[in-house]
Amino acid sequence: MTDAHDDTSGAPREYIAAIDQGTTSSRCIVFDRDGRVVSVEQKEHEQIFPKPGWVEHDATEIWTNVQEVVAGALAKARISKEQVKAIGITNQRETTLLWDRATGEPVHNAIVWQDTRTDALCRELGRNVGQDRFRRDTGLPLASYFAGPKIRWLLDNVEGLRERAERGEIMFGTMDSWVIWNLTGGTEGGVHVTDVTNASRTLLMSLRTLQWDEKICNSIGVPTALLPEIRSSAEVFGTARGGALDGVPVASALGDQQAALFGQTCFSVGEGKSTYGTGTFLLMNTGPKAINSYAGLVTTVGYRIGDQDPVYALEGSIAVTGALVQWMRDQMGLINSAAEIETLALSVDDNGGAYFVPAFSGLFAPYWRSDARGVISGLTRYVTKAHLARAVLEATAWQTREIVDAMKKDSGMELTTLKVDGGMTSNNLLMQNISDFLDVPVVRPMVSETTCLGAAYAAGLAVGFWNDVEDLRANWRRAAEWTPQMDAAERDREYQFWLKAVNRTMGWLDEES
Ligand SMILES: Nc1ncnc2c1ncn2[C@@H]1O[C@H](COP(=O)(O)OP(=O)(O)O)[C@@H](O)[C@H]1O
Ligand SMILES: O=P(O)(O)OC[C@H](O)CO
Repeated sequence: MTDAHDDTSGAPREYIAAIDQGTTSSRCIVFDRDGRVVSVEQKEHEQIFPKPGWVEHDATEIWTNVQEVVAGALAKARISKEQVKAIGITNQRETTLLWDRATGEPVHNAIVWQDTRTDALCRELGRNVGQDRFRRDTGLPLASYFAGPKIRWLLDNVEGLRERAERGEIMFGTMDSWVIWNLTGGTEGGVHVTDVTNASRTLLMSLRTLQWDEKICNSIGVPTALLPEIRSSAEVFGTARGGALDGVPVASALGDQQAALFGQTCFSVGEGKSTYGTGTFLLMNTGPKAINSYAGLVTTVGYRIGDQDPVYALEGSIAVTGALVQWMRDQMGLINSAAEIETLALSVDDNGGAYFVPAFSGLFAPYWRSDARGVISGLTRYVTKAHLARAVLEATAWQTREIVDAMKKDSGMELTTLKVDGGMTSNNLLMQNISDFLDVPVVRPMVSETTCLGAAYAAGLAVGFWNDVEDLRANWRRAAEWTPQMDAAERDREYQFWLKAVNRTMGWLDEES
């Protein structure tokens, strides 16, 4: 079936397949031993908005899409399943699904990470249990972003579900668990597992023991019978049963942002990356030490390879970056394509005095304010849509600056270069803005599909396809670099205006609203 043979021995070449179950789409990418993309297949799924602030996905549609993209990627690569040495999984994090153990049917749509329906529940938990307790033990602020409160909401709102859960009839999973369980046989013996990176986004796992914290589970109201076994990010969980990859070991799982950290080969303390997609997530490797954040970041597990020590990371999560460009296109109709934002912004020299803070679902790091809502500040009649386009791009760059400042406060480490990836990195003006506002060089690698690459790397390490992380480092190659060009006084002046605009978003919603 294949025409892909090793040049020297004539043996069929070997590959790793990675599945990225993301917020807007599922994709499968086949990689070769040099970490090069051999084929890609991708399929979008429906975004379901039942009420303002609510976002859901149909997990059955997602599983169908995953099977299709896997078959499609293999067909495009013109390789057989025997040539695929392992499957790696990466996924949108925090998105929460409960399904019936016996039938495999989801009991409700998955509740997506962006969904804010658990705001009130989080406030109540904060009053009853205390914010500090969650931050100290799980590394996370108590916010609707994370999975634990979403599970509680489902148990409280789907009739009879709590009783079924307590009888052990229900399974919880983030999308890694759902994909792995289905891939490995589903109701016919599928394995119910998650990895430490995904578990570290639930508000239910102790960062110290890397196991479910029973007391915290009780305080949120989540029975532990629901929960998957927590495993490392790189080990063989089981073997695919049926489908295009029947018989291939499933050998990694990482949340997508941790996978990008891995794919960008940020293996040393102080190395970090920022992924610019719907939202933006900047992670910095802090080594075997979990650093508590006092500056509004999240402490999370970066990765764990087999039984090696875990590697922790500090994360700055920004909810709305590329989503603001989508909003300018879809809701405002000011541009026809995402790429057009750059052309429009380049038609003027500056923002004309306008600052746009896209607090559409409150503000995530470093503020964690669910009462904030978006503002455009500094408007005069002078401002045109081109100035707004500038303000839209600058919003992403200033939000990155705030995260980098918080990283410095928490870790005492200075970022010397920022590695970037994700859909927005094709925007040169934005990349220049980021370099200017941070005053550090910004670099983008040749393989921009770092999320899938990270999952492939972890799976490849687990099955001995690659020997160690040094093998992987050798694959990283720079494709583009932007260096700071901005005058320091101007940077400081602009930053003060940005911070003033951020201040104006706060307190828009009160308990009543
Ligand atoms: N040239 C561009 N300039 C600015 N934003 C862009 C550009 N191209 C894509 N985007 C934004 O990037 C996002 C898509 O990036 P991607 O990495 O695929 O996101 P995700 O993985 O979150 O779905 C969209 O929100 C889109 O608006
Ligand atoms: O699927 P993405 O790329 O939008 O990533 C979503 C993040 O994992 C949310 O925490």
